Amino acid sequence: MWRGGSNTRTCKRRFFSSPTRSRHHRPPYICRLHSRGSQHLKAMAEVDHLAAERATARFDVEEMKVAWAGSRHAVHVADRMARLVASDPVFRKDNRTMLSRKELFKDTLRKAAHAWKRIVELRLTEEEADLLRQYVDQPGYVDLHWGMFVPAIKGQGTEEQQHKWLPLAYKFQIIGCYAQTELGHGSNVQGLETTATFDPKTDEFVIHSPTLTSSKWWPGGLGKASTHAVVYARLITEGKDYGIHGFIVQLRSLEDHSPLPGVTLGDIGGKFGSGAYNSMDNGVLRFDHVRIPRDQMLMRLSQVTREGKYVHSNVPKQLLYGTMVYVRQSIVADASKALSRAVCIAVRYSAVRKQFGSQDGGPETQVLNYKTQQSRLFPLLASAYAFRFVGDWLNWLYTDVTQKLEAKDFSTLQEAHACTAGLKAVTTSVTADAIEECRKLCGGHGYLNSSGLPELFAVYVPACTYEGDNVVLLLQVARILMKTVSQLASGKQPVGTMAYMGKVQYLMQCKSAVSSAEDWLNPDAIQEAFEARALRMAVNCAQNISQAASQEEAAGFYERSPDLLEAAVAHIQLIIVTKFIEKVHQEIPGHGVKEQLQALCNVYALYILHKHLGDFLATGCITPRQGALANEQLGKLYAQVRPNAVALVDAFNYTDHYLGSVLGRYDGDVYPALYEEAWKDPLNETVVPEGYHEYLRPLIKQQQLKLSRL
Ligand SMILES: CC/C=C\C/C=C\C/C=C\C/C=C\C=C\C(=O)SCCNC(=O)CCNC(=O)[C@H](O)C(C)(C)COP(=O)(O)OP(=O)(O)OC[C@H]1O[C@@H](n2cnc3c(N)ncnc32)[C@H](O)[C@@H]1OP(=O)(O)O
Ligand SMILES: Cc1cc2nc3c(=O)[nH]c(=O)nc-3n(C[C@H](O)[C@H](O)[C@H](O)COP(=O)(O)OP(=O)(O)OC[C@H]3O[C@@H](n4cnc5c(N)ncnc54)[C@H](O)[C@@H]3O)c2cc1C
Repeated sequence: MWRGGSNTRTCKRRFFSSPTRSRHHRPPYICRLHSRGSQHLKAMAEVDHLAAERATARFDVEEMKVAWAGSRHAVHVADRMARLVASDPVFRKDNRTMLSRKELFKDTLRKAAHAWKRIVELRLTEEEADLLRQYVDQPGYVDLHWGMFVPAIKGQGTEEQQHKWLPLAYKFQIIGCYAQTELGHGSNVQGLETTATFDPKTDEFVIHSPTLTSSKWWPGGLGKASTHAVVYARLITEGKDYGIHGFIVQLRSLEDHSPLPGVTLGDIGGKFGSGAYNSMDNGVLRFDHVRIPRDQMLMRLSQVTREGKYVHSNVPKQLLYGTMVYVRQSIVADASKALSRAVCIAVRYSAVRKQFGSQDGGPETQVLNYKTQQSRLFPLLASAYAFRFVGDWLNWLYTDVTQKLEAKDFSTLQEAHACTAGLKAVTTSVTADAIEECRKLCGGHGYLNSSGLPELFAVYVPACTYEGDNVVLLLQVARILMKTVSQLASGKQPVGTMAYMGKVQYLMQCKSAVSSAEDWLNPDAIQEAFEARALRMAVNCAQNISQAASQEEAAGFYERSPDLLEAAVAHIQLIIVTKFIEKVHQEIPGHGVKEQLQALCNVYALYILHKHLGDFLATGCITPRQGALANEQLGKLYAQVRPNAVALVDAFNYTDHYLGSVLGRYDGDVYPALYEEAWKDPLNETVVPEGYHEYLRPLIKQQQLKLSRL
């Protein structure tokens, strides 16, 4: 009804003849159309365009919300915080892509201050405050303050240091960031160049940036907001370099925010996408012999005495990387949030959008009914659930390992490193690609900022790089896999997520018993195929490395690193599948909830099998016929998911504010919203554009003159 040709033609005529006007003085036809839009919006506000979709769901959506959130309490708190944010005009975000960088940054400061005010006024708990910040949904210095600065002090500071610094950070009397990466080195932490040289005469460290490449570069919150940083630098005492250690360094005055003497700092410049991560002040920092007291070295893991003697506690030195491990596990949980947002938008819009299918003027086909749309979208829906559950498990593992470390049991450190690094890498890569796929699934409208997808992509995609480049992290997993394979011969039993490798005799020669499409619904069949594939890929790599006898092991690893990456991915996909299967085995209340999760688990596993069929066939784990049967079963599962798809994304329980997408609206009333949104663009503030008189009119007149001379 909004595609009426005659109105559009009228619009065009009057546009060309109208002088420049402000939006408040729109020509009558625009006002007419616009107010019709508003009336329409009002009239339709109570119409649920997706009601028919919701009616076909075969499960209890409220109970699925509980399964997704983890508990009834979690649903309730999240709901309250989401609504609190959505109803507060300060947290408005629909205009963000139209703000200049300066306006956007100021808006971020305003939102962060307002969020803090509400947290204090309402006496919110830590859980509530975290959720409130999540729903504000604008990257800013507070993410690094709470997400890295505070955890670094907690993890690497002594009791005394925590006692001194944490209360200041908790009350925002200081604002902190995490300054590790440098212009010349990010992935290679041991290659950092900043120095912290102990001066026994004054009992101070001298922090210095000896080269341009030693400039700190990237830390979020550093550019404009932070007063302090945990700075990673090479500790030098008694003339010896003891490698990288953390130091608390004040950067700016607490009176007027000016940089302290010897400190040069600023923002590193605009980043990918409009709005997006540009709300964050990623910064550059240089030190010119800046002095800090000795007790500002984070001394939980190692100390420097008053005399300058270096003392390392009897703990693994990798504990220095603890903050990164903590953040990597939280990034996995975040991947499911970002992915579920994109999928929610694409599923709802695909149910609203209709194309083709009618030869006689009857209703067209919902694009969600196209099998190709389903085969692109439903695996992403399943992945969102898979990442959610593996994220919960990883959080449990992290907590468990932390408790063991407290008790000086370091046996699970390697497991924590492999799982956090590998899961961070796989879930962020998949999520970034999936957001882009969701944009394409929404056709042309997905490319509009108002779809929410371009900004979501731009904000999310650096997750493949920060907290460890994904390739670098997967190579860490591969190294641990190779170590585990090499220990198998000596009879050492692998543990945790590597335990399956202990079944090496069986897994190296087993043949899948699948003989029908339905056989692929058996979790044991899936588990065995995934275990055999992962183990055989790892063993093949290990054999190839050792067969290159003329080479050092490190050189063999380097040569084989592309294959090693694939072996690491196979191992991590096995973990995700295993944790999903385990989740579905648990008691899950609610009508139909378990059945839906079972279907999604099978979709996830069989989709991965189909996508990586080459691996499964090349390692001889399954036959081509069994691969074809898996694909046949996948098609049947998509048909099972189809009537539940909208309800499955409703279970994420996202408000329209948090989704930030006209295409993903809960009520599905997409077209009036798209239409309305277009008029808000600053380019529509005047009907005749700025620049018309300088550039367009002379051009047109010149051409007219030329034509008239012919
Ligand atoms: C903001 C937070 C809030 C919420 C999160 C949500 C969203 C995030 C939002 C925004 C992002 C904002 C901030 C981003 C911040 C950053 O990016 S901070 C900088 C992050 N930098 C990196 O991740 C660097 C990556 N590099 C490394 O980690 C290391 O250099 C390395 C690649 C692991 C190599 O280490 P190393 O040089 O020491 O050498 P190796 O020989 O490879 O390893 C030696 C042994 O140590 C073991 N190891 C390595 N790492 C760990 C670890 N983390 N834990 C335990 N063990 C580890 C490794 O396995 C070797 O063991 P061995 O073989 O037995 O000897
Ligand atoms: C948005 C954003 C926020 C950030 N926030 C912070 C922060 O708050 N604090 C902070 O300290 N840092 C921060 N960083 C920095 C971030 O941690 C690093 O950029 C990241 O660790 C990657 O390091 P790099 O930039 O040195 O990449 P490089 O290592 O230079 O990567 C370049 C390429 O080389 C490849 N490569 C590198 N090493 C190897 C290898 N051994 N084998 C094979 N391939 C390799 C990589 O795969 C990649 O393709 C942030 C970065 C971004 C983008």
